[in-house]
Amino acid sequence: MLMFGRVIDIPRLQAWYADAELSYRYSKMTLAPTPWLPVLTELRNRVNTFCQAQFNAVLVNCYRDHKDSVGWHSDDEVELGKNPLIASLSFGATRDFQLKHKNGGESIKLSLQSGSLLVMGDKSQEYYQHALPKSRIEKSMRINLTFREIKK
Ligand SMILES: O=C(O)CCC(=O)C(=O)O
Ligand SMILES: [Fe+2]
Repeated sequence: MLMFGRVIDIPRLQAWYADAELSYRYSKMTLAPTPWLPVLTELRNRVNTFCQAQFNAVLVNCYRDHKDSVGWHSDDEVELGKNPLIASLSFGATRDFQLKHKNGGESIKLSLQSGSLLVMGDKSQEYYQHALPKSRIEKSMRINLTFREIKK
């Protein structure tokens, strides 16, 4: 990613799978879509049914160990539209997920276990930020899939 004019490594691995021609732009990066893998299509279909959604893309994050993380942010990119629905599936190591209101106050912590589905909707991106901090305890790999709908 580009930070203060420098190209630096993000503290995790990332891949973007989406229907053809749906790129994703954030933090001045453009992720070109990788064609769907059968297992991701299967998960997408199940999550679409469960959430009554039309997810057409998934951002895959791989946290290699406890030192990998994602900083405070909202998933509020314009291509997601207003009040986006985001469904987050976790696999592997249990990690803490944090949520806080943009106006301040305490953050809350959710322990995301393997196989769990976290759904963020309504104004959760407009009013809140979330993060996955580094862990002080050693952790094995965690893979997180955030299903999104890119509006055309
Ligand atoms: O790994 C997680 O649980 C969160 C990932 C996330 O916030 C994102 O990809 O936008
Ligand atoms: Fe996010």
